[in-house]
Amino acid sequence: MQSPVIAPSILSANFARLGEEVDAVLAAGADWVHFDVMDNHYVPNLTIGPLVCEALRRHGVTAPIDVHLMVEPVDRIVPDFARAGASLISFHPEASKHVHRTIQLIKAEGCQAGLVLNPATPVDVLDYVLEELDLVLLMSVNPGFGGQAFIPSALDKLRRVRERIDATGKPIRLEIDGGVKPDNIREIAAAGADTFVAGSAIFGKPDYAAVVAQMRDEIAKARP
Ligand SMILES: O=C(CO)[C@@H](O)[C@H](O)COP(=O)(O)O
Repeated sequence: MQSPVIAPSILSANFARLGEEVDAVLAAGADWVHFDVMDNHYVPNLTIGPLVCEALRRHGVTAPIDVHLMVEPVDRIVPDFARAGASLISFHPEASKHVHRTIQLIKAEGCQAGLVLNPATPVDVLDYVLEELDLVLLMSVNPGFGGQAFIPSALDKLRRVRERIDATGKPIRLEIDGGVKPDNIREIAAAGADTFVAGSAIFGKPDYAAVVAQMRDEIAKARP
């Protein structure tokens, strides 16, 4: 399994001070910036797009920006995010008519590619494309909002996807997103996640460094 990555979701940051918030959470020990893009069509909420991604790069953010597209259609926005400085781009199979083609497009644009499984999406959607991916993102809430409770069936799904990833022998990351907190992250890590998105658990506390450190300690306990 790969080294753990903590990717705070800026959905829960203070958007009036986004650059400072991102600087603060990276200085607090986070590894990536998780960037949630919602279109009020694929999901019932509206957030941020390539302009904000580019603004973070111009602000000086050098950490990987992990773009989670909750948009439909997917393909026409991919080149915009690549130009804006996205490092990884993940999308939902339900939102693309041609999943394999979208993966190839993301890679051709110079980014790493991820596929996102909603809580009710079967793992079989990974058949025929898993080896093309850099990352699988399992949603442990229904997409659209921060601050929801972790759906426990995600643990079994993590174990099943971890087995499939290990069988490929490739360094494909397994990311979990939704309701991840210091008090459940150990169990989530033990089930096979190596990349952890957390929004409200980090930005909802005054001391980001303390939460990130607590999360790292819990992950380490799951990986003796
Ligand atoms: O993509 C999403 C929601 O659609 C997530 O990234 C949430 O933003 C995570 O928030 P918390 O559950 O950690 O508060």
